[in-house]
This record gives sequence, structure tokens and C-alpha cells, in this order.
Amino acid sequence: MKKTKNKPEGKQDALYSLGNNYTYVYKNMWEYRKSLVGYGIAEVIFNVLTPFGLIIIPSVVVKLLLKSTPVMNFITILTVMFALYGIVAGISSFLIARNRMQYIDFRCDRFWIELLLKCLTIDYQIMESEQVKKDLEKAMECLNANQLGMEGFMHRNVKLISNVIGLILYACIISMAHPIILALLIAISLIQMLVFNRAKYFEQNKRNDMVKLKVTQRYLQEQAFDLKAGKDIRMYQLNHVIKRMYKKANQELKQIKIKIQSFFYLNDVVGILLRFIRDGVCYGYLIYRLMNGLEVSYFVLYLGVVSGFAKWFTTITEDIAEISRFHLMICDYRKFVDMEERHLHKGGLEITGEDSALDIVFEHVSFCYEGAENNVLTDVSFHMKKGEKLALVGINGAGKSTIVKLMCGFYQPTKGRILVNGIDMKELDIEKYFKQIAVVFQDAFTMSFTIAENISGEITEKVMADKMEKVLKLSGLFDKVNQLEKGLHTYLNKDMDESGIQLSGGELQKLMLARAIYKNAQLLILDEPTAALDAISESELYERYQMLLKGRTSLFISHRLASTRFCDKIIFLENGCIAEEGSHDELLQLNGTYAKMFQVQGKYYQEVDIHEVQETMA
Ligand SMILES: Nc1ncnc2c1ncn2[C@@H]1O[C@H](COP(=O)(O)OP(=O)(O)OP(=O)(O)O)[C@@H](O)[C@H]1O
Repeated sequence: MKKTKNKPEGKQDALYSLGNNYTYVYKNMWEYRKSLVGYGIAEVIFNVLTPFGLIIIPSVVVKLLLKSTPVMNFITILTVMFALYGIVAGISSFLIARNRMQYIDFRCDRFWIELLLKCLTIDYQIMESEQVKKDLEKAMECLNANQLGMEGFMHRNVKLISNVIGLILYACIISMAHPIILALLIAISLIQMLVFNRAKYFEQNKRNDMVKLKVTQRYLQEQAFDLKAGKDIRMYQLNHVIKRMYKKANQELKQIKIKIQSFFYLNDVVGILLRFIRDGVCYGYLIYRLMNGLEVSYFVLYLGVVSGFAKWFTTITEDIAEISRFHLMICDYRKFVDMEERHLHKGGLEITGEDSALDIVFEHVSFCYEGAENNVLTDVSFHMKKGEKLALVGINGAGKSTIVKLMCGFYQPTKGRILVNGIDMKELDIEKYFKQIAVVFQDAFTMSFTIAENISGEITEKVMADKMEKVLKLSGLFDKVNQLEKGLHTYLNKDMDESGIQLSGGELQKLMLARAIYKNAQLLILDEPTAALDAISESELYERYQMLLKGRTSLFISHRLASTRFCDKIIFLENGCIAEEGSHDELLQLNGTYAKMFQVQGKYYQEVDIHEVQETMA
């Protein structure tokens, strides 16, 4: 990877050299479909042949007329020439259309899938960073359009090679008229190229500002489409704020675009002036030569070549500018997909022995979120032995969920280390570790797939029916699923199936629990799994926990201190530090903050005997 140093703004992103990007794109193309390279070469050949027809035919017609060619011969030659021209132009159009479709396939199959997979597997901590969100926006820009970024690069290269070959051929012809004419054409085209490059350079400089504004707009659009956000937006009339911010971003984008446009406008004006000078000098010279014995057919040929030459040249400068722009976009894309991860995703260690529970040690762990000033956790040390049930309690913001995210491997400690079965988590293959743990997060998340697919993470045919039934019973979802017409194969939400259903908050939480049980993981983490459950479901769940957690290491978070009594050990967190630690009874005896909180809660929550409640209800 080559880094460029001290480049002006807008050019700083060239993390890879142009040559490196050529190798990258065409190596990938070769591996994806070799014929794409062959069709590209064919497109170049026909791109060059087509305009040649247009300058040669008029010249031949003039020559035939001046030679008084018999009518039949004249018609035959013309017909053959036009037929040939038609065939060449037809093949050229076919190749352009075919390559366009193939490049779309290549872009989507190869690069879009790679980007999606990177987003889905990249370290969570990295993906959360604001800078990485911007980097992703830029990487997507590289793949979003046909004529930009990755695909634009491929199209432009075909055009560039065609234009260079065309230019060389035209230069040979025009130098036959007079080398000075060739020199003049080159000089004029160079001036045009400089002005055009200035405009492109300015556009490139403004790219970072535009990306920032687009990230803002994308966020606002997402809020507008998000049903969850929709409730609060309606309730608190946040639509006005969204509208204002969207308009502001739009306005700023417009200002930048106007400035860019003014540079291109200047480029057009200079272009008109230069064309005026070019045509005046060249036509004047050719007319002078005509009056001094130049053949009319050559005169016609040179006229075509003069105007064609400038087109080749201008397009080449345009191609070069566009290729360098797309090269930077490819750099953005590669920067994202090649981003180094903090965890090992391949080649890391694996914890073997599938049936054994995990042993987790937090060793002097401190953690600070990116951009935050203070630690959320400070010097936290504890040991969850194999098969042990640990509870984490503490007031809001104490750092409980942060410990969960660290234990899951979503974040890495700022200081200290986390050991899993004696191995530092940094040395583990994180994706294999994910397979060994199951978590029920506070905020339930489901995909709009069937219930079975949501629970098992498998496509329907692979779902194990016996296992599923057990899981549904354990999670308390069995009766609900049985009542549904399509049972386990009922879709959630209506995105994929119109008959999809909406689960209540408590039912969703049960579904999350079912998913965690189905995974049969060696470490089970439950972050307030009963927060949305009614009193009966909650009590039933506690009864099942004993069975559910048997032999597994588990971490349990709850604000209801009474609900954590079944755990072997309770850690009471305060301001990111362990304030008290021990069994429920030990902590009560300690008579510290935990004991006081337990007493206060006792006043609000009356302990419920589930059987008593059920009897009363019956
Ligand atoms: N992604 C984040 N970026 C920055 N700060 C964060 C992030 N997530 C949490 N925090 C901060 O870390 C602190 C601890 O949050 P955490 O969610 O771990 O607390 P908690 O004990 O689980 O709280 P609760 O009981 O409310 O769920 C809070 O002050 C919170 O503002």
C-alpha cells in the first residue's frame, strides 16, 4: 500500500497508487469473468473504427464525384461503404450495451457483496466511530452509480484507450497537411485540458464537505423512514427540526454545487474561444492549400480530422481527469474494505471443547468510549468460573451494558485484559468466539423473517423441529406460536409477507430469549431479559432459569434486585467501579448500598408467588 504525503486537500485520500488500483480492478475482473477483458478490447477497436467511417466516407464521395465515376459504380461503392459503416457502428453499440450490463454485474456481485460483508463483520467498535461512518459513505459512493467510481473507472479506461488510439491515427493524418497544424491543435487542446483540470480539482477539493452534508441527510432520511423513531417524532413534533436540518444541508450542498458549476462554466467559455481560434487558423490554412492545388477530397478529409482531433484530445483530458477522480473513489472503497480490525477475524485462536462452559476473567479492565473524556469503567476485575451464574446490578449508567459489550468482544478494553478460558480475547478468532456465546440485549432486534428463522438463524428447511419445540416452551412462547395459523413459519412484520405479525414488547423479549436458548451457547448473557415481561411471565421465567442455565456460565443484568437472587455471585457497580461483591445474602449482611437499594425496592415490588396469582386468576 503506497501512501502519498503532503497532498493538498481532496487528494489526500490516495492511499493506493493508480497502478495499484489498475492491477486491483483488472485482476478482479479477470478472476470474475475473463471474457469481460476480451469484450473491453473489442469495444476499443470498434470505438476507433466508427468515427473513421464518418470522415472517410465524405472524402471518398467527393473523390468519386470529381472523377466522374459511372452512376452504378458510384451507387455500389456507396452502398458497400454505408453497409460496412452500419455494421461497424452496430457492433460498437452492441459492445457498449453489453459491457455496460456486464460491468453492473461485476460491480454488484464482486464489490457490493464485499462491502456488505465487511459492514456485517467489521469490529462493532470500529463501525460505531463517526469517522468510519463517513468512510463508509465514501466507499458506497464508489459503488452507487454506473458512470462513477468503480464502474466509471472501467468505462473510462475503455474510452481512454479508444481515444488515445484515435488521436494517434488522426495526428498522423493531420501531420500530412502540415506539422504546424498538428502543433497548434495540440497546444489548443492542452490549454483546454488545463482549464478543465482546474475545474475538476476544485470539485475534488469540495468532496469532503459534500460527503459530510450527505451523511447528515442520510441520517435524517433514515429517521423519517424508521417506524420506531416515528412515534417520538410525531409526539414531539421533531419533524420541524428534521425539515429545518434537511433544508439547511440541502442549501449548503447547493452552494457548493453552484461554485463547482461556475468553474465548469468557465471551462465551457474557454472551450468556445479556443474552438474559434482553432477553426479560424486551420480552415484558413486548408482553404489556402485548396486554392494552391490541394485535392478537394483531401481538403474534406482534413476538415473532418481537424474537428475530430480536438474531440479526441478533449475527451482524453476528460478521461484522464475522470479516471483520476474514480481512482480516488476506488481508494476510498479499498480503504474501507481493507480497514484493519482490532480483533482477529481469521487466524486467531479458537476455544475448543464444545460442551464445556466458558471461564471469563476481567483483569483490571478500564474502558473509555471513543471521543469521551472519562472512563466508563475503571479497574474492573472479576472472575466468572465455568458454570457460574453472575449478576451485575447498579443504577442507570453504572456501566453494566458496557461490560456486556466488552464480554461479547464488541469493544476492547482501553486498559487491562479479558481472558476467555485463559486466552486473551485479543488473540481469539472473534467470529468463532461469537458462535460460542448468546446474548439477549436490552433492545430486542428481529429481522422481518419467519419466527423459526429468527430463532434459529437458519433457513426454514434446516430448522430442527424437536429442538425448536423445547426452546419455545422454555422461553414461554409455545402457546403464542401454536395459536398462529402458520405457526413457526409466520413472518414477523410486513416487509417480507403481508400476513406478517407484530409481536408485543414482552413477546419480542421471549423471542430473543428463545433465540439465545436455541443457540445452545457456552456463555449466556442476559441484559435485562425481563424488563418487558408481565409479572406472571417474569416469575415463570425465573423458575426456568435454574434449568436453562444449568452447566453454563451466565451473566445476568437486572434492575430488580430480587430477581438476581438465584445467581451465585452479585457484583454491584457504581460509577464504573465494583463497589460490592458477594452472594445476595452476603451483600445484605454487608448492609451497604446494595442492601439499602434492596430495601427501597422491596417497598415498591411485592414478591409474587406465581402459583398464588394463577389460582386467584382462575
Ligand atoms: N456508544 C457509546 N458511546 C459513548 N458513551 C456511551 C456509549 N454507550 C454508553 N455510553 C455511556 O457509558 C455510560 C455507561 O453506559 P451503560 O449503558 O454501560 O450503563 P448501564 O449501567 O447499562 O445503564 P442502564 O442501566 O441505563 O442500561 C453512560 O454514561 C453512557 O452515556
